[in-house]
Amino acid sequence: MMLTALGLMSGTSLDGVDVALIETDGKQVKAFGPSGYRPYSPAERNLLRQALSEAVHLAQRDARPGVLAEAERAVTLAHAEAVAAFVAQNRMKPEDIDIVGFHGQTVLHRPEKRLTVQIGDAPALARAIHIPVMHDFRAADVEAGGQGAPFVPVYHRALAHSLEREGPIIVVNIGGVSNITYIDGNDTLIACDTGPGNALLDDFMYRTMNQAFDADGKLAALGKADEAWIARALELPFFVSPPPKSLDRNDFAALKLGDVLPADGAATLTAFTAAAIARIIPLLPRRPRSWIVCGGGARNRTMLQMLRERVGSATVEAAEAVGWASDAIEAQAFGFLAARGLKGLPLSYPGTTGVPMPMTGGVIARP
Ligand SMILES: Nc1ncnc2c1ncn2[C@@H]1O[C@H](COP(=O)(O)OP(=O)(O)OP(=O)(O)O)[C@@H](O)[C@H]1O
Ligand SMILES: CC(=O)N[C@H]1[C@@H]2OC[C@@H](O2)[C@@H](O)[C@@H]1O[C@H](C)C(=O)O
Repeated sequence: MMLTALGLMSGTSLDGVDVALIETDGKQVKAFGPSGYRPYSPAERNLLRQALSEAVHLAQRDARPGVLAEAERAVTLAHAEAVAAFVAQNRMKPEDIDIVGFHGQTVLHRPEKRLTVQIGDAPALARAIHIPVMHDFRAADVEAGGQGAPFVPVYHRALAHSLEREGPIIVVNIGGVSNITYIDGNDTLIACDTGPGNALLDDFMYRTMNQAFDADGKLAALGKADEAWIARALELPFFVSPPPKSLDRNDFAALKLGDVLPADGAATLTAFTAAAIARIIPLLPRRPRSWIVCGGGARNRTMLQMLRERVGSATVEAAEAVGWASDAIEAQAFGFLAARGLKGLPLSYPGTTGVPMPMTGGVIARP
């Protein structure tokens, strides 16, 4: 049965809520619908930054001490507004949508402690938008001993199915954190986080330039990357470990650049992201031939160029170039995952999160 699924994603970049509609049976994507975006205001972003720093002390996934309760209300409200605006703009009615896939906002990810925390009140959202909401996608995986991330690989596989590119194909998402999906034929699906995405660079841009990000990679293009710093950073055990593996947004926050010019700092952090992504190559069964880059980092030309320089003769294309809507992919993925969850299909696999067996997931909240 085909479902109309609306996916909602609030990623680690803390930039806003992505919304995207797809028609799917949970196995294939029959059609892409419209997408939308509801940015967080500067005040909401600050609240989320504060929530992330307070969340490091959490021991239970449903506890909301301190600022976390207020942050959760803000996240829920922003999502309700995002859906209301989307439905109105596209002249839809709530009944036109079968299921909403609501990721929430990750504030802490500690799979080794079987703990991953996404804030966002799904029952309240379902009541506000009058549509069933599937949420808590990562919990069952982490409880079963999986990494709890990444979860988009099943969707990347569905997208790559109709792509005529030489394999192995690797889909890279450069969001706040970067993650890859490695697809070789129908049987091999391997995935993991690779290291920083834009988060370190965004935090640096915010501190030194009072800007949210390095638009198009312009500042980094003017600087010189500190290759020795990058080589040292890549010696951290995370980069040497084979997949599956996953990260918390702030896992690399302790890496300090020292006193550098803004352009050199931006160049170093951009090159670090690219080098960390390419560091996955020797940890894969075969060398990828085709790289497809999605997420906000696909818009950073310097980042794409730095990745090209590190992947040998393989091709590197932005998702848009192969006809995918780069900014909507993660939101589409959570619509797809909601449809799969409804049908009891696996969301994660031993090769994607290290969970002992293929695992379905998601919890439903009805209006
Ligand atoms: N034009 C641009 N030039 C350079 N960088 C950009 C541009 N547009 C977006 N970005 C970067 O992309 C980031 C947002 O990416 P995206 O929306 O994929 O992240 P996310 O979904 O929050 O993260 P994650 O995938 O980790 O959950 C911004 O914070 C910024 O760093
Ligand atoms: C715990 C968590 O929210 N992780 C995010 C984060 O952002 C990118 C990367 O780290 C990825 O592992 C994941 O998001 C995507 C949507 C995923 O699960 O595939």
